[in-house]
Amino acid sequence: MSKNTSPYHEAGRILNELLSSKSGGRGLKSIAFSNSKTRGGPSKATYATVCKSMQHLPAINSVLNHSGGRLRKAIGIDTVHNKGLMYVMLYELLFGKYKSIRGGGRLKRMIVKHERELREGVSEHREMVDGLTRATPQFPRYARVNVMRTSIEAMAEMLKASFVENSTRESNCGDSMNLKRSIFMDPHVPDLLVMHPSASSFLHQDHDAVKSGKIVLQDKSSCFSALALARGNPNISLNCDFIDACAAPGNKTTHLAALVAASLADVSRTTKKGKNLTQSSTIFAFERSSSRFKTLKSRIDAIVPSSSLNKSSTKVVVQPLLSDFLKSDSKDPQFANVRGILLDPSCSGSGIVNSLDRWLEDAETDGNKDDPTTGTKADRIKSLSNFQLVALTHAMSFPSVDRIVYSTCSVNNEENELVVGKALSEVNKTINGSVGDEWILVAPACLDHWPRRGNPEIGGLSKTQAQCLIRCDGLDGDETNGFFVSYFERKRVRSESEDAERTGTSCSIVNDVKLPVYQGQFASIQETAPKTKHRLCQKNVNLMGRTHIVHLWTLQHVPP
Ligand SMILES: C[S@@+](CC[C@H](N)C(=O)[O-])C[C@H]1O[C@@H](n2cnc3c(N)ncnc32)[C@H](O)[C@@H]1O
Repeated sequence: MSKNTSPYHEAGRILNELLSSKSGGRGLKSIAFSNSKTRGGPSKATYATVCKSMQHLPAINSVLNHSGGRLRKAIGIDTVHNKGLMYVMLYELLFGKYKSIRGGGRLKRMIVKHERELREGVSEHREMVDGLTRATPQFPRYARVNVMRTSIEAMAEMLKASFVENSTRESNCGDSMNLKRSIFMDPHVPDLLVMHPSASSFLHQDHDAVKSGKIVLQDKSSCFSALALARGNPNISLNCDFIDACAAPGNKTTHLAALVAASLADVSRTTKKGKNLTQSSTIFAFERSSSRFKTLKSRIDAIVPSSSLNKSSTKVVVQPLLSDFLKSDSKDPQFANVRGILLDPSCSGSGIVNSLDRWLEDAETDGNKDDPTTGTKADRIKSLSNFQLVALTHAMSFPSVDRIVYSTCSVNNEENELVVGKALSEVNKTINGSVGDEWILVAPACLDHWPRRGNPEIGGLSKTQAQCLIRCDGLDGDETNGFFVSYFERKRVRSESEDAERTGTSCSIVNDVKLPVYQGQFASIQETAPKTKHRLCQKNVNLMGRTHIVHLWTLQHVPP
């Protein structure tokens, strides 16, 4: 059988490209769909084979490299023309479902000659191999419903039908099928659906609901940024403008738009008849890279209804700006009504740990791939940290702004607590005389019950300040990527809102749809079960004039 007729040929081609420098940092999807012989891209089976082979590469290499790389040399993996195909075959033989290689060909013959030693290698190093293959946790498939375009009910119905359509025969029975087809509401982020990780096989960037902007595929942790800005302090008005300083591809911008639109609509509904108050907000979305700006614009067009279509008395407009935020003029009159800034700058992306295909997708979209720094990892982090500090202090210089969220998908202290601590001390030093203008860290009310907090004593932060910071750790049971969120307010805002009666729903998710609330049901499939337990109480409450079923959550840390 020639190599082109191998059933793994296409998977091998994709893997070759991923492994080579030719990929230029492109994600799995864009490689898979480019040059594919089949219209519409590779088959689901091929796509899954590539993902699984990539996931098992560390384990395969550890078996090959043992004993000074004797097996590596024996099968000739570094000298064959089609290394990707050989890796796929090794995956199929050692870890695949049938533990055998279909088809024939020279590469197969080179491998099976050493089959016995390869299998011995796997069993001798079972523990290490298991550790390596499990190192990448699989998180639930999160899907944020864009309630500006559709409803949770409509999306839940559509997804239920998709589950039935896409289930394989083997998963078609018993409890495991029920769990795989379940749709939950997230306990922290409104409008966020939680599904089994296998839902990613059909619910990906090419799904119609995603392309049309009805669903945004966004990791739970990355929803915390806009949530903290819009609901960090339930007593401050959202009837103002915002800046998203580093916006592309626009997940957080559009999330902020949805949250502001919902709050303004609620206020409009409760405004007494006759007042006819128009609530409006503009979100200025900065992006300095022209290629990423194009993505940002098309995502905004798909997700945010244009104001001409928006017939209600509330109006949220997202205005994309192809511009460097660091060069923006904080006193520009167009920003006079900006009260909040969302700053989610380029970062090392060291927190991104989820399943391989999403890791690669996220590297394309969320993580920083455009920072100009080169050199050692330490140099790169330092340079990013300097840039992040400049961006945060610039955000703090806008006179009309009184709340800021700074977030990263990094787990490095240098990009997180250190930046926060330095920004506070640098900026507050310069604010003398104007009482109440100082910046302080505030624990976002909407994440009151999120247990993982910041690291104290870094950048001069006290324990109390570190308690205001939110951290997520996917390697320690949070079922999200590693993430960091800080929420700042001007001191005066805090004292004003402390006087006001607390009206918000800081730890509640409005669940009119009656979907069950996620309590870690998918975590049993993980090695790293969540370390938090959710305790639920359900209440009927009157919120902004409407009666809702509100789920109030308490999260408890489970001791190891
Ligand atoms: C981490 S990504 C933002 C992800 C985005 N918040 C989201 O959730 O979809 C950082 C983005 O900031 C952009 N960026 C970096 N420095 C910038 C600057 N000085 N001004 C504007 N955009 C910048 C990068 O090009 C990149 O697109």
